Amino acid sequence: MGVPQSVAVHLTELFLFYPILYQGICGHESIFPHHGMVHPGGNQEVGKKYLFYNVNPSEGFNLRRDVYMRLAVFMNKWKTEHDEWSLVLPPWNHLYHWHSDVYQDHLPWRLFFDVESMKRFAPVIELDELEGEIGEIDEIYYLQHFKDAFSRKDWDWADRYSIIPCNETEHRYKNEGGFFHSQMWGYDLRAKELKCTSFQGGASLLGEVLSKTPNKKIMIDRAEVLLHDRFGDKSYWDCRRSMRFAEHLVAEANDFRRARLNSSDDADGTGIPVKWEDQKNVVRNEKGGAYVCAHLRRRDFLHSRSKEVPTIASAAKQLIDVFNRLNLSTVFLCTDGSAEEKLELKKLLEGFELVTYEPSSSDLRKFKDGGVAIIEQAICSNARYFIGSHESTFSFRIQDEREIRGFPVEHTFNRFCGSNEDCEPPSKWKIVF
Ligand SMILES: C[C@@H]1O[C@H](OP(=O)(O)OP(=O)(O)OC[C@H]2O[C@@H](n3cnc4c(=O)[nH]c(N)nc43)[C@H](O)[C@@H]2O)[C@@H](O)[C@H](O)[C@@H]1O
Repeated sequence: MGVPQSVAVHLTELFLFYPILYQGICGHESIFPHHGMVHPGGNQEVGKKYLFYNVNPSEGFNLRRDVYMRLAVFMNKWKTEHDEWSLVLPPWNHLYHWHSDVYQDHLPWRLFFDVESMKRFAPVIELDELEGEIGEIDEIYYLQHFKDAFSRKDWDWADRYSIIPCNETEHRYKNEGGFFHSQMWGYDLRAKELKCTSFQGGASLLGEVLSKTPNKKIMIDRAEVLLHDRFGDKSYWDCRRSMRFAEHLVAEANDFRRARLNSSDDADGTGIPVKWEDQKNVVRNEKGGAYVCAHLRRRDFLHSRSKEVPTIASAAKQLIDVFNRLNLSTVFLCTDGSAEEKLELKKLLEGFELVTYEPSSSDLRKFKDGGVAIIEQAICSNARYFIGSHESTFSFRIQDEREIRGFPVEHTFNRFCGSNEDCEPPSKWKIVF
C-alpha cells in the first residue's frame, strides 16, 4: 500500500515508539487484509472471540473514555460466564479537537493509560496485540436511536433493540465486492455483514446480541448510543479507578507540579495505592497543593453552551472570589481557549499567579494532544480546589480523579457560571467502594 504522506513524515517516530504499528502500516496492506483469515502466526487463541467498537468520529477524548467504561463494565460481568470474549480497544485517530499538527493516528491506549491496570478490571486487548492479519469483522451492529425516541411523550423506555433496514445515507459503509467497507482508525475496515440496529438501553443489552451470534468478531459502531447500565455504582467506580494514566504522563505531571507549583503527593496528602485494587476507601480531608485548578472550556462550547460559558472578565472575577475565600493566590489553568484568551485572563488576574502547562514541540510529539490533556488533568487532580466547565466531560474526568483522592466534595464539584451568576452547581457524583 502507498504510505500516506503524514505517516511517512513521522515514520522515524513510529519506528522508535511503536514497532508493531510500524509493521502494521508498512508491512501489510491493512490490519484487515483482503483475504485475511486468521494469520497462522497471529496472536489469536483458538476459541477466542472479539468485541470491537467504535464511536461517532466527532466525539472528544473524554466522552470516548466514558463510552469505554460503559462497555468495560459490561465486559467485567460478561467475562464471568463468557471468558472467551475480549474487548478490543479502538486505536486513537486524530480527533476533531486535537489541533496540533503532530502525527496522531493509530495511537494505542497504552500511550495514555495503564492498559495492564485496565486489564485487571475487564478483558481488554489493544488492536495491535491482535497482530496484523485478523481478517474481516463478521458482523457490524451500527447503532442508532429508535426513531421518535426523543419526541414522543408516551415513549416506552424499556431496554430493547431491533435490526432495521439500512439507510445508506445514515452510515459510512460502502458495499463493495461482497464486503462492507469503511475507513476506520486509519485502516480499511471490512465486514461481512452490516446490521443497522435501533438500540435503547444499557450496555448489558449487548449480552443478548452476543449470546445469539455464532460469530467470533463482532463490532458495535456508534457505541455512544449504549448507556451506562448503572451510573456511579461500585462497578462504575472500580472501572474508573482501573483507568490509571500512563506512567510517563504521571511522571511529567509530577515534575511540573514540583517545579512550578511546589506540589507533590507526599507534601499534599494526595497519594493513592500503586494498584487500584488495593484502595479500599477514601479519607476526605482538606488536601492538595496550594493552588486552584480551573478548567475553562471555550471553542465549540462558546456556541453550543453560550449561556453557560463565562466571558473572560467574568471568569477572572469568579476566580478572584475563590482566591479570597480560600486564601490562595495561584491558579493552574487548563483550557482549549486561544493564547489571546489566556493572556486576557492573566492580565485581569494581576497580583495573582496564573500557571499553564505549555509543552515544547518535542513534548508534544512525545505526549500528543491527548497526553497533554491528561497531564493537565493530573495536575488538576492534585489542586486544593477545582472549578470546571458546565457539562464538559473533560471537567467530569478531573472530578472523578479528585473523588478517587478523597477531596472534600465542596473543593471538587464547582463550575464557572455563564450569564447567570447564580447558576446551578454541578451534580455531585461521589465515589463508591
Ligand atoms: C459539545 C461536545 O463537547 C464534548 O467535549 P467535552 O465534554 O468538553 O470533553 P471532551 O470529550 O474531552 O472533548 C473536548 C476536547 O477538547 C480539548 N480540550 C478541552 N479542554 C481542554 C483543556 O483544558 N486542555 C486541553 N489540553 N485540551 C482541552 C481536548 O482535546 C478534549 O478532549 C465533545 O466530546 C463533543 O464532541 C462535543 O464537542
